[in-house]
Amino acid sequence: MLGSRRYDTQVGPTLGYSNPTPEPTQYTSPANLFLEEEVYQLGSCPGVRSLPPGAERDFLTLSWGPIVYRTSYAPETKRLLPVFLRCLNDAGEESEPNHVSSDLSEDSTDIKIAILLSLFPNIKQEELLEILVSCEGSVENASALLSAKDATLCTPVNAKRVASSSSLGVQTSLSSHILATAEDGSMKPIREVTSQKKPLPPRKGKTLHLYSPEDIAAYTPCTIIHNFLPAKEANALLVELLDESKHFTRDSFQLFNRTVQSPHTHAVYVSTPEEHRQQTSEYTYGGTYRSNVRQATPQLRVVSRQVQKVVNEEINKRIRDVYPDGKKLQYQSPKEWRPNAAFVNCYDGPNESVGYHSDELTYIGPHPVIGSLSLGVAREFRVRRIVPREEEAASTEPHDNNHTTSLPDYPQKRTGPAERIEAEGQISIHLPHNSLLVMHAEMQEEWKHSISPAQNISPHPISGNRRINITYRWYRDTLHPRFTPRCKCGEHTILRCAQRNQDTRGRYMWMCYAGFAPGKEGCSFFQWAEFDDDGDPVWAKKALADDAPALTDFSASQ
Ligand SMILES: O=C(O)CCC(=O)C(=O)O
Ligand SMILES: [Fe+2]
Repeated sequence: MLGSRRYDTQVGPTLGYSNPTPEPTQYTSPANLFLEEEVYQLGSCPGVRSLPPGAERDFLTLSWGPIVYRTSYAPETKRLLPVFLRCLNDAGEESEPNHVSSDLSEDSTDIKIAILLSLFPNIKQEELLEILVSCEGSVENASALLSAKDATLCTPVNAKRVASSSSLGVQTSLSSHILATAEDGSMKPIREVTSQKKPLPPRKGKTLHLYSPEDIAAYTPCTIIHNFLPAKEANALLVELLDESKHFTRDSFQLFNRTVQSPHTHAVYVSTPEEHRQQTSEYTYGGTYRSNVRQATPQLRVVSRQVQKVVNEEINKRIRDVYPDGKKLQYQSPKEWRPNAAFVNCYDGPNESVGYHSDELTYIGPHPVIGSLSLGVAREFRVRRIVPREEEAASTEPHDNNHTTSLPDYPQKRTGPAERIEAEGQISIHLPHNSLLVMHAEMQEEWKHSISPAQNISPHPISGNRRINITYRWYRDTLHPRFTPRCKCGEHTILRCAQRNQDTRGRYMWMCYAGFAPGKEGCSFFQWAEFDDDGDPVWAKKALADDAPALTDFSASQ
């Protein structure tokens, strides 16, 4: 990928180190793994050279056109180096060398932030972003503002405050010190001004790479929490699940006359033996009962409590800050989110993946929230918004594995995924070890997500080439399979949301799905699904009142 790119050092972006050697070097100790990724990438990027083993990475040069920044190799810069490299890669992909712009205002935000971070390593990334936005994206102006002698934030008192607060892990907001012009012409703190500005959407046909929690929350229906668990706990969970992954299996599904296997392995985890029984004999997925259901491990249970707490906090923030009038979405549950099932996926090596899909709503209901924890090798989580179109072949859409619903990638459609990415653009969210991604309530109905095959990966010290992903889900009592409609063949139906047809978009339907399970024929059963405002099927509340609760959440079962 990087290796095929040519950069013109006169006009394009370059990056280099002191004391370079042409040969990439293999590092083996865990402490150096991050370097290994960089060395690997640097080594395959023409014009950019890597360091010999043991050499001091004490300064770094970032250059773009006539601007050259030489800076100390701060941890923040180091963290952003892959971002910078990726941006170089994208820049190379998008422009002929002579068309590479030397105008910084046209560069990606990530490059600009990487440059600002290299210049101001003590200032937090989100602060830099705010300042950058207030300067209309001009790195020069942002940099001038930040370093101006008379700027309030750079007085010795404030500089000291920044340094000491960041060493404590609590950053004093610089943006409260800087004024910017608001839309009404008045001067207001930057934070207030920038929070009114809408981010730019991904460009057509391009992949927008996002790394910072602020960008991810602004551009997608997801929030991310990096370093979610204490490091030891994350590692213990990873070790436990790697051991479990010996029992993982691939799902099979039927695509026309072919039986296809999912390109990764997985298992489902539940709390109690009774739930195990139900999951293997009552709940169906893609027309079959699951065989790979397992009892939640001790670490999975402990972590589920932490996930539950943080996911609920993130849901409340999202409602307060993003949703219209500060109210939950229609059909979103107003109750506390309590995970009672965990799907654990293992991606062994760079080629394992999951295609674009929305998660099946059958048991988690409309507008569900999902907490997704990533462990081991970092991979790219790609998302794209579903754009409505005139023709919808809703009743004939296939499945890509037994717990997810692949909606768009269907041969009968006029456009395939590549054309849609071309038309709509996609966003790539970088998911490092120990990051929790919350997929919010609008995600499954309005967006699709995937784990794309990787060109290269950086081995993780514990898992090698493997990535483990846990999606914690809340199966709703009112959607227990004993309540949901059966189709004409007597099979359980699945719940889908119409996504592309302008007229029916957002409406829910129960459909037969047996045709997508190997060896089964489906029927044409179809019924619109009706929910109350809280996302419970209109008929289920009464049924549930006469019945025992269905599933136990992880925290209650300990
Ligand atoms: O591995 C991931 O991060 C996503 C997995 C996923 O989409 C799923 O399990 O439905
Ligand atoms: Fe999914």
